[in-house]
Amino acid sequence: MIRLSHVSKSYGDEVVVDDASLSVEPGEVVAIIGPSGVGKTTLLRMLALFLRPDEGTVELDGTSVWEADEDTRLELRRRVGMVFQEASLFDASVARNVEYGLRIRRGWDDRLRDGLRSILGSNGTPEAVEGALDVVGLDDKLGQEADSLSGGEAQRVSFARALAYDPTYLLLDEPTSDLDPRNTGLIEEAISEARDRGLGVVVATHDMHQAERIADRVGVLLGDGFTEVGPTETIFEDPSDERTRKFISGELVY
Ligand SMILES: Nc1ncnc2c1ncn2[C@@H]1O[C@H](COP(=O)(O)OP(=O)(O)OP(=O)(O)O)[C@@H](O)[C@H]1O
Repeated sequence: MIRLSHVSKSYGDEVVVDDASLSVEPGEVVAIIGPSGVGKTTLLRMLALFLRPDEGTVELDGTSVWEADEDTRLELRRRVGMVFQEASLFDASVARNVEYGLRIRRGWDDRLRDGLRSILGSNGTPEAVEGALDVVGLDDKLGQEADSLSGGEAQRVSFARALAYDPTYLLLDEPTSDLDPRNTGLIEEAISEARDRGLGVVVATHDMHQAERIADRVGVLLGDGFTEVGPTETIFEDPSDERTRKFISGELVY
């Protein structure tokens, strides 16, 4: 489990996150919803162990991350994959971009360099790469150059690269904000597939309908903290916080 307990973060005088608590377990999808600029990315960066909170604690699988030594923290960070809002692919084929997910995993770089036949599929691409591309529906684009992909396809390749890395936890920052309904649907299916494979997935999104479709639990981020974190059905049908209710019903517009 990744657990943020009572975390706060300010940039200069601006308090972005104040006393927020959230956890994610393997095998569940948690959505963080809230308007633009409210601190969703900041929270994801804390969950990814990139950003140290000013106050509060971050635990990963029982270890208090910022009290651990640097080597332990690096080891823990390997369990977390992140897909950023903008797909940033290299000037190379789709397969090479996804293979990078394997290369940054300990041990895989050597295995790839040695060209171990056991990890290669029939066309010479590692099976883990083919498998990850299959999840996002792009297994037929292995050899295509990344710069010739549509925006939606590029975002799906970024997702596949994170899956190939084989993390325990996967964090997605607005994964479909610029995508059409078809690509959005494919990413949402890939999120469900990741959960079914046992990953703990956190999705930051300003699209509350998306949260309702894909999440098991939802954290509503308004102002500088969560107004409410709970099961998706409770948040959408019977929220206990008045601000949550107004946000969900559209009365509270930011
Ligand atoms: N490194 C930084 N230095 C200074 N201010 C920052 C930094 N990172 C974020 N902020 C500020 O913190 C606030 C929250 O930003 P954040 O990116 O976490 O929000 P968000 O909810 O993810 O927004 P969006 O949905 O638009 O990406 C913003 O006002 C932003 O300008």
